[in-house]
Amino acid sequence: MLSEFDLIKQYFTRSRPVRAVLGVGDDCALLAPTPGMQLAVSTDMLVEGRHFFPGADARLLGHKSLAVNLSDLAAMGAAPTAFTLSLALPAADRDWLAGFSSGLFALADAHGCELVGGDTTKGPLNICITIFGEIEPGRALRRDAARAGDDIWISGTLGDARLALAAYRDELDLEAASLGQAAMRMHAPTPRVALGRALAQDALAHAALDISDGLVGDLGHILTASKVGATLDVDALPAGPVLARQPKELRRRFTVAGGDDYELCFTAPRANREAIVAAGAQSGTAVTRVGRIDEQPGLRMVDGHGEPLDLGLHGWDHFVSG
Ligand SMILES: Nc1ncnc2c1ncn2[C@@H]1O[C@H](COP(=O)(O)OP(=O)(O)O)[C@@H](O)[C@H]1O
Ligand SMILES: Cc1ncc(C[n+]2csc(CCOP(=O)(O)OP(=O)(O)O)c2C)c(N)n1
Ligand SMILES: [Mg+2]
Repeated sequence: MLSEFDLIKQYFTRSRPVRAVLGVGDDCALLAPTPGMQLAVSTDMLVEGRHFFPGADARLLGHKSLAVNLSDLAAMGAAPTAFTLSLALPAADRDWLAGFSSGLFALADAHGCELVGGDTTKGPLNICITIFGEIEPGRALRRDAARAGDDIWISGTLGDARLALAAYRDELDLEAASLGQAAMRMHAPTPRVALGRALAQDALAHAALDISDGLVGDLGHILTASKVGATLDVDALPAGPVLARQPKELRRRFTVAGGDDYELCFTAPRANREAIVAAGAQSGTAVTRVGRIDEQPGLRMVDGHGEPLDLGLHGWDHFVSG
């Protein structure tokens, strides 16, 4: 029988913290921020049945729980430093804990981000991570900083995670190989940390966020916060490789209003186009220009010929559409 404290010791305590002054095991962790840097803090919770299906692979869940939090740091341009993990578990299952912790630590190590504490309790499966990062003062990519005339950019591709969800929900048919490929976008998103850092450090972008609820909803947050509008070229949106093989109507719907994409949407002055393409190449992340910020409020969607499109789509909302 695995006790609460054995579980923490065996699966979530590693030798000595490297970045933290004091890590797992005391009432608080102690962190020593780099002098002159600002602290970036974000938290996201994953709930069984809402963010993942019951029986989801533990290793992938470990990866995704941290990935969605790293994605928020990426969206701000911050460098990850540490995180806490709060877990409600229905049982102390060794196989599940080994899988979950290995997925979690593989991604944590890839980003030099250290687990410094948390909380563990019995209950319906629920995973909450709070992440800490650092950013140069004045360099954070805030939602309220878009300016009329900016280009709108998207990292990577959109829509494959939503396509997988649709297949799981029997909203459409996907052959097994395609579902397998699309599902990896849903289960194992790649946080765009290096791109976010480059955009912030070199002051290439004005505003940014990560797309978790679908582009239309998330871009809307930038427009509201920045008091601007936008024109979005729907047919320029980069569809995921599986979605790209689907009919146009579905491609449009799932790139505009997908969900679980964890790509960056950012706005930047025209003058930075070349530097942004170079930053994308440097960080191994595709970047695509998909529209522009306007003075006129509201989001206008157009097709590849500039003709208006009324798709009637909206973002994910836990209490309205979700
Ligand atoms: N219960 C809460 N109390 C305080 N702030 C919250 C709460 N829930 C969400 N927020 C804040 O509201 C904003 C929007 O949240 P959310 O849509 O979850 O952002 P994100 O997509 O970046 O995770 C964020 O600044 C977040 O910190
Ligand atoms: C079982 C299951 N149902 C639905 C989804 C799709 N889904 C769940 S939450 C969500 C939006 C993102 O979650 P949220 O809690 O809003 O993340 P945040 O914006 O706070 O980062 C999406 C697309 C999923 N991944 N798994
Ligand atoms: Mg959130």
